[in-house]
Amino acid sequence: MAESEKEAALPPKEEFSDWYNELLWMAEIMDVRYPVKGLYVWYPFGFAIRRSTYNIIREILDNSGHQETLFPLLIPENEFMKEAEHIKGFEDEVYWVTHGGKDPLDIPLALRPTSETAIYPMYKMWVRSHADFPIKLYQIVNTFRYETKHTRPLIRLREITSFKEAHTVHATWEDAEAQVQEAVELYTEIYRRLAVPVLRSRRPDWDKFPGADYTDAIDAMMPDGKTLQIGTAHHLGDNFAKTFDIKYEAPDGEQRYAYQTCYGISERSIAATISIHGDDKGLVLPPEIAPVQVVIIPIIFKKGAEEVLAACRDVQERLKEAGVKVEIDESDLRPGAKYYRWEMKGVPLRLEIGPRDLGNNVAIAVRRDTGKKEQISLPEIEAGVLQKFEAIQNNLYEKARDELESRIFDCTELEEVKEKIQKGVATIPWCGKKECGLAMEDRIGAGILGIPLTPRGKGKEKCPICGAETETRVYIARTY
Ligand SMILES: Nc1ncnc2c1ncn2[C@@H]1O[C@H](COS(=O)(=O)NC(=O)[C@@H](N)CS)[C@@H](O)[C@H]1O
Ligand SMILES: [Zn+2]
Repeated sequence: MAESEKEAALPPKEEFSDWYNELLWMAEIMDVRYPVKGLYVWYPFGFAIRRSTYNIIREILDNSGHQETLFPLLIPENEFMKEAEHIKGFEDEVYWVTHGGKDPLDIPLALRPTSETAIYPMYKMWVRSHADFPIKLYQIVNTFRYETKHTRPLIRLREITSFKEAHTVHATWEDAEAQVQEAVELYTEIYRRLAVPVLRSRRPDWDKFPGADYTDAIDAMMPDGKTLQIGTAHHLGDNFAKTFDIKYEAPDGEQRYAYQTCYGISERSIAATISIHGDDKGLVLPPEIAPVQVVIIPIIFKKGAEEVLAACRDVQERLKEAGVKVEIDESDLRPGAKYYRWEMKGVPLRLEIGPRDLGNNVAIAVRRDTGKKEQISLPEIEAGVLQKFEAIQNNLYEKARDELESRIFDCTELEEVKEKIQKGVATIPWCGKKECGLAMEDRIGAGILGIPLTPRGKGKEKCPICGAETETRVYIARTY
């Protein structure tokens, strides 16, 4: 992509929607010009961010007893149509393959919108005894959903290109409940590594996953005050086990239906990371997922050019040795134009090395998150750079966490909720009855996001609709 093509300037971040769309292009994350609505193309730079993000997801899942696998994309109609709730929830979203070449297929095949109905007929064949449990498998695949709402790259796709779905099987309802809790903790840890603080809540019953007993959700606060659902964990009870006849021999010799969970993350993880940390100059990437972690800018004058370049190359070699992804920008652009380009790409650390710095045996380190310039002595460049990465990671998380906390408003009146959700998420008492919840949503014009998993009740309060006493407060928010 030639620099000249990028004449357009990046809008300020407070024009979030335009900023987001321009940034995906200017930082070379995604090309949105693919000729099918809701399908987009990864640029290599964006794909490198996806790789490192999903390496973190794999590491955390693999280190907690999960195994990665791969199931087919196409699901025969008769299997897909088995679970009534699941069908109701997905029948408007499923793409169907009806022909092989010119031959009409005798059984239409669904493109998986999610893989319960691909996996569970196989689980039925695999599960025999309680000794088989827990089964904890996941796959990272593309899934297809005929989304009718406004599609957006990384946020609402028709082809979800990076759909990590885990599907687990257990002996009891309680074991599955514990697994949902583990999934929520693992997701919180994944997002901690992306320096993204999260809201964790139980979705209201009318908003749970089709076929689930309940859904726990992980939401991010986006810069425009709307929340983005960036992960969900579902307790499936024995609903699918009964539908797909997944039974096991219990220790007492009885045949019992199994209990299941499933939990998913998509490329919304990257949308949240880009949106929360970015600024008016472009991406600000947590070091662990930055495709380029350090860019070295040689400050060249006529005199001493060779020494400066030699020193830059030596620093590059040493940083590579230390496992750092590092580039030298030897292009003939002015330093200012170089800074612009690498700041747009969110490179966490810039090292400037000129003749004077060489004389002082230092490099000037410029942090992308704070813009602060600090000297690092050349003999300690590896340790100095890795230390800066840690400081950047912590600063990004703390800044985002403070921002999130500042956007949670405990309200007492519904009118106040309407006002506060323009800026973030509101909490309000709720008696838990569905009719009160739906009445609240009507009055406010926004949905109940969920009941916080860490209670935010303030003792005995009154439901704003029916006046019943309650100790529960719920999150209310505008959502993507
Ligand atoms: N159209 C979409 N585009 C991008 N991400 C999506 C889309 N639909 C859902 N997601 C993400 O995928 C996650 C899992 O999707 S889900 O429907 O909630 N859950 C499932 O499909 C379950 N089978 C768990 S894997 C959601 O939490 C959301 O973050
Ligand atoms: Zn009520």
